[in-house]
Amino acid sequence: MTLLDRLRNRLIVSCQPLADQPDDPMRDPGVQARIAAAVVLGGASGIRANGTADIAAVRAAVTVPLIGLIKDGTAGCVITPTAAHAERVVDAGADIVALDATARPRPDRRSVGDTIRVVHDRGALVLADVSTLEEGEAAVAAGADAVATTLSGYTGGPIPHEPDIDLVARLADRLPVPVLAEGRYRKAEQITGAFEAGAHAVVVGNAVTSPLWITRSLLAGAAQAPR
Ligand SMILES: CC(=O)N[C@H](C=O)[C@@H](O)[C@H](O)[C@H](O)COP(=O)(O)O
Repeated sequence: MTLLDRLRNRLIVSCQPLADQPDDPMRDPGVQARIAAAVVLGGASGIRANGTADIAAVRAAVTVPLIGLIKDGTAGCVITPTAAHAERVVDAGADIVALDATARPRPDRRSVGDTIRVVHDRGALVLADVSTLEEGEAAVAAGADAVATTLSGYTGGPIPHEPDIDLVARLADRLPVPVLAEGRYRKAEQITGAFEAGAHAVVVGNAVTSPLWITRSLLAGAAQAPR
């Protein structure tokens, strides 16, 4: 069974500290590795992790397929923005490199296709994080092994509350590679909706892994939140 076959109809958990919270106490490779081990016990079939230290720690803790990335910067092309970042992700132990495959310029000026070749030459697969159908089609033409809706809602304008299940459906309808649903999945019915739309796997992040995010969300939604 191939690595991507192992993820078919499965849940992947993105084990990352909150990006907008530099002092998140969960920002620790040992902590992220323990979260990864716990979610695998709970039934997750894959992990997504950010940064070489977290990727290496998670790799040592679990045997499930590992999607790795390096976030660098705060605006524009941030997720594994260059071929050099992609090489570091593979060397840290990831099976699959997630990288920004939007139409935005890459800081090393290398094309997505070039970067994908670098990853393949090092023996890993590529997950193209996109925000539109056109970007997904371009990423597959450039050699991506799978496509994820990760960046839908994050390329400008207000960030929506709901996941983009419509994009999952359109990508799954058009692309010959696995489509991963990712971004703002919080509830079981949204996960079911993504699978019904044709998702190969669904990635859930903060709703599982971040006490900080979960607490904030509960307080924001509570009618009588204590002050
Ligand atoms: C947009 C972006 O940079 N997304 C990142 C991708 O690696 C992560 O911050 C998210 O945790 C991940 O996509 C899961 O997301 P959610 O917490 O929405 O389930």
